[in-house]
Amino acid sequence: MSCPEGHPSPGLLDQYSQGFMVSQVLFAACELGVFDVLAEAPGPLGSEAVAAHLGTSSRGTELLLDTCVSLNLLQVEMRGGKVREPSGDVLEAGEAPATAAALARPLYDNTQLSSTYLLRSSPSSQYHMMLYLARTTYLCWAHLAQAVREGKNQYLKAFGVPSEELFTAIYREGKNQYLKAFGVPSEELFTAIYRSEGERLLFMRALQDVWSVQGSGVLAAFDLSPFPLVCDLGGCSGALAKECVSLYPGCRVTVFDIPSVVRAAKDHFLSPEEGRIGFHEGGGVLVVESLLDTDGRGPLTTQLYSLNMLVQTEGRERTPAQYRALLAAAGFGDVQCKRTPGTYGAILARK
Ligand SMILES: C[S@@+](CC[C@H](N)C(=O)[O-])C[C@H]1O[C@@H](n2cnc3c(N)ncnc32)[C@H](O)[C@@H]1O
Repeated sequence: MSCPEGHPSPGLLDQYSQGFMVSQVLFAACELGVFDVLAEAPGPLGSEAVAAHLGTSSRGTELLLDTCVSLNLLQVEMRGGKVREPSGDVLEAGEAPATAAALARPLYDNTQLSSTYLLRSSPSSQYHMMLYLARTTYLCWAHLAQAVREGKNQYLKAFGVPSEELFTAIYREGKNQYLKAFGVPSEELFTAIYRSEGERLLFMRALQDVWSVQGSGVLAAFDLSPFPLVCDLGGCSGALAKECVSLYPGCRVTVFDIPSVVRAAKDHFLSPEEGRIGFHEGGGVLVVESLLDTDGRGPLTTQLYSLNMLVQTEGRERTPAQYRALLAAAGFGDVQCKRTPGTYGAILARK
């Protein structure tokens, strides 16, 4: 693009505005299985052979493969055995460019980058993260301007009518105002993220991919060997837990997460032989406190405790309604309060 004299080049804007195309090339190549097909073949493949393996169009496949070459996701070997690394030349010795192009029969293969990170079978694979970004994150980003306007996530807009489960959550007592706002309330975020078993597993696999590459760096940042028992709150598939026990042989890890995630983690992510990682399912909290009367005017003991909290801490005693409000703000939709004959009451809150 030419620009008037004295104006900055708009090249950077082209790069920014077309950045989504690069992401989509990467996502499409992963999703179609380009890198896996090439890895499983005995040698580099022509685009027709790749298209035949994938069941894709010849023209689309050729364009995709060539773009992957420019992105360093693939390398191409021309007939005669010369390898063109992404930005290099591809000429036979002594040949004029036109002749070389006419003779060229490109054979494609993975680069070190794609072999390391994009094959499903690689120990450092980021394949599931690519799928997650392609299928979920990308669709939410299509509504970024609206998210900024509303200050809300865009799950409903990105994925249309919410699932039965999501409706149940939104309609639950005291939550109707969120439906009016037409967004998934932040405290129901994980209901939206885990809106189907497939989505739950994809999310878990995506995070597993991240920690398989970055986990040891984080866990080695501090020497955790003095801690024989580590609890990973919201520990998901146990990906960080695995890195932790492999780095610190004397350490055990308990992963705390919601029951459906713990079930999926046990079924799909950890071998039963891994004795040093345990799971704890949760999503509920029992608050034991001295409860004020509904109007806050008694009992006297509780008022005195409240004053004691004032002079000794920064806390206070509360009425059941005040606890409900606190717990609702922390995402607990189901809150039950019971007074007991003694000084203390019990509040059971579940997500
Ligand atoms: C953003 S994910 C991070 C997972 C993991 N720590 C990682 O980095 O890979 C947040 C985790 O918190 C869990 N979580 C959300 N709400 C929870 C709740 N109420 N009780 C327990 N875990 C919860 C989710 O299931 C999820 O595994």
